[in-house]
Amino acid sequence: MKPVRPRNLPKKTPSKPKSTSKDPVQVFCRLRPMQNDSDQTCMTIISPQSIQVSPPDTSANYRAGSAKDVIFSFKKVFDETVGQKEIFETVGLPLVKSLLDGRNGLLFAYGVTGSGKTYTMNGGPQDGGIMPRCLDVLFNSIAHYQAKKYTFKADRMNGFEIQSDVDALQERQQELMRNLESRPPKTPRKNSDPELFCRTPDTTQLEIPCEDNSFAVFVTYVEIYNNSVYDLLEDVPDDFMRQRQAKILREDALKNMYVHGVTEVEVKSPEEAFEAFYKGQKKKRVANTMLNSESSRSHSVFSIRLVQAPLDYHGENVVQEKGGMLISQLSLVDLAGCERTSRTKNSGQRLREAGNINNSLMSLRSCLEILRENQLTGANKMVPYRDSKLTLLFKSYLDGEGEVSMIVCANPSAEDYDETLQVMKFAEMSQEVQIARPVPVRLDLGFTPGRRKANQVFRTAIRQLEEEGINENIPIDVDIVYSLSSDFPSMDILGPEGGKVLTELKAFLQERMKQRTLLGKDLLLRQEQFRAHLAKVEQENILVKQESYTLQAQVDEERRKMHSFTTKLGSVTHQNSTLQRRCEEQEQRISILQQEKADLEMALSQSAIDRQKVKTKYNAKVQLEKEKKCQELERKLEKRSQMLRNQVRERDEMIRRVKQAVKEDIPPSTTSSTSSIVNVTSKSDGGTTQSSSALLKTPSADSRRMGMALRNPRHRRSRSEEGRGRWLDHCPATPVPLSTVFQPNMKKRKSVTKLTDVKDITKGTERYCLTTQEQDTDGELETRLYKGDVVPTCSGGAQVIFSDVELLKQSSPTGNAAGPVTRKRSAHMSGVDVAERCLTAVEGHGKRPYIAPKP
Ligand SMILES: Nc1ncnc2c1ncn2[C@@H]1O[C@H](COP(=O)(O)OP(=O)(O)OP(=O)(O)O)[C@@H](O)[C@H]1O
Repeated sequence: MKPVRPRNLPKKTPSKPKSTSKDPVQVFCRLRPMQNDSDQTCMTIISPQSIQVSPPDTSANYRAGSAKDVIFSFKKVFDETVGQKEIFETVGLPLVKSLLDGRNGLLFAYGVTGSGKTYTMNGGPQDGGIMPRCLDVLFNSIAHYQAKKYTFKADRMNGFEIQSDVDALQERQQELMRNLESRPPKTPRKNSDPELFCRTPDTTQLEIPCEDNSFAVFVTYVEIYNNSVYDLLEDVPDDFMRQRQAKILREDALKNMYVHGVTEVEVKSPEEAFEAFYKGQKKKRVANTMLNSESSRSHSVFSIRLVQAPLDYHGENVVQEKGGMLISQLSLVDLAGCERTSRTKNSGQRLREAGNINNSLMSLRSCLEILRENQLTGANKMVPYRDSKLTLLFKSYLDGEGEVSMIVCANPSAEDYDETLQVMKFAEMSQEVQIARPVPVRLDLGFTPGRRKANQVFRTAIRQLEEEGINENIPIDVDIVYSLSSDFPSMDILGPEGGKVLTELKAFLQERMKQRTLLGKDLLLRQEQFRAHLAKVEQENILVKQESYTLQAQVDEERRKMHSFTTKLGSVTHQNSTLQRRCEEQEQRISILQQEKADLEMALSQSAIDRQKVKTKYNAKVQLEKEKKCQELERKLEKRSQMLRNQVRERDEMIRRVKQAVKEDIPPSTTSSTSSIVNVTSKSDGGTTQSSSALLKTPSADSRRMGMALRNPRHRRSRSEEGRGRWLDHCPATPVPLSTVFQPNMKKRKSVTKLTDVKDITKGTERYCLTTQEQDTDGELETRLYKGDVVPTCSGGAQVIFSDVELLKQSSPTGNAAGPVTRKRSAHMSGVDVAERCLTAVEGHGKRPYIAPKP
């Protein structure tokens, strides 16, 4: 029986079904290690999804006074210790899976110059970046399912044609010939890169979605330099490199943008793909700048296109129908780094390049911003894709459908802060742009699944039979067997036994009719079952859809909550770390203060010891000095007393001689006349003592002549001439007449002998004079005038502040002591008597004032 042919394939390329679901642009952030350990950092990872950027004091923001910490959230943040493999598994692997599933993907590395974009995309030989790992995983996965080379051929309009086996074989042979002619066998190719031979491949393998498809991989490599697109795989002799023709961008039938006329190389292994990549890499424009020794001066786009087409019903050859093809593309973009010319100090061509780089990046930013605005607000603003070649090339991803990811590379150094902040803002904003999720078109050609394996098993069996010497033409039939019965019997009626043929035919037909009825019933039954199943599935589908909507809403809600929690967590973690930092600072201060306190205490005890030492030393010195001074004073005292004794002796001698002379010269009647030695001492407030003495010889004749002068007020001593204020003259009851100039001048006065009434002193009295007369040690008369001001007291009394004392000493020229009267009077004129006399006047109440005893 002949196998059932599949139904006819569509002739035209099917129009893609429009996707309704959308996914946001996936943004990842990677920090590169700092160049020097001493460099100041401006970034802190605060959670696996968020990073905090803090302004250093050198930044423009800080100078403008608008500096503040900013937290950015991304799908994932990788710190500087994360290796290339982990980055690939998170960022690149999902894109390779999508590629195998027939979905387009775009990954671009974005960041400031020198932040590690090229490193992340390409990596080094031992530690490959995203691009080589994508190729490794892709080829690991399709290893057993690759179509023969040249089965698919680029049609230069972003599509592919399927060549017949013969054509493909011819091309392969031509290539072989070319290779044989152009180079001796077993030598490395001209463009081979030595790094290729020592690289460590990624061994990850993904499950492919359809084993009955055949795959072919094509790569292109272009750069966008100064807003022109150049093909890096184009065969141009080195001498003509400068005259390379810029390529134009076009839109294909499916509205995908492509580089018209770009060289698309079919590769059968990762190594072949790297050959092509390194060939292009050598042509890529890089330059040495202040910030990166190998700075990309262009945006480079390395695209991997995967073409898959179903195998025919034998599971052997690719179906020769264009409509069965599924083409998916992964574009890996290493953007040139944004840079500030003030930092790179570029000039001339480098400056022009930098300007173009920044312009194209600005266009990318504007496109994403407008897309986002359109999506959020429902506005219909025109997205300026045509402003730059970069955005025009990505138009099919951004405007159409695909899986778009971005890896933001950042150098945490504080020097990059201003640029990094802008990059981070843009990257965070990009996450809000939604891209339609692609729906791959898989045509159901009606072939039996698993035919590739069946074919392989069949071929193996044939080979084994051949090896065993059995050489039979065994047809392969892997279609569904659903026939009425075996083949018709022979219906040739060759003779009279034709009846037998008819009987056989009849039996066959009856059998066939029976089978048909059975099959009809079976069909009906199956139809019923299928309908019931369909209805059930439909119901389930509706339920599942409803559940899915509910779950989706819940997921959205949870996501929103999670986002707000993450943000809160970020800020709380930040606050926590700030507080911890403050705590540490305070603890440090405390320990410093404690240290200072201990130092001060030590210094204090040391100074106390020193002081004690000095004190002991000076005490000893003072003691010594004191003893010296005492001895000296004793010596002086001794000398002085000796001198005074001599003076007293001389005076006594003089008095004795005066007495003797008086006895000899003056008759006894005249001896009663007095000769007074008046010694007046006046003590002022300041305590200084002024004294004057005079020896007044008063012979009776002279005395008579000059006696009046003694009482003449004009000759009073000036110290006693104090006429101001009203005086209270407190004199003894029976004073010894003085008859000398020692007469105080008290114009307004009230004389009392005893103070009995307080009013005497409190009423109108301003000054007070106390007169005392007593005998001195030699028995001579001594008169004292104590003078002072009367000051009222708060209790209504008065106090006397003594300010002056006048002393009159009188001595008898005859050497006789004062008479018995004087002596007697003097006996009760002691200091105590004076105090008692003054008691009432001084305070006006019974409290005794303190009067120092007389020395
Ligand atoms: N994660 C990393 N680990 C180790 N080295 C890194 C890392 N990232 C970057 N580098 C090193 O930093 C230097 C600059 O990196 P790279 O050339 O990738 O920067 P770039 O962003 O591509 O710069 P430009 O935009 O100027 O091209 C390179 O020497 C690279 O090896």
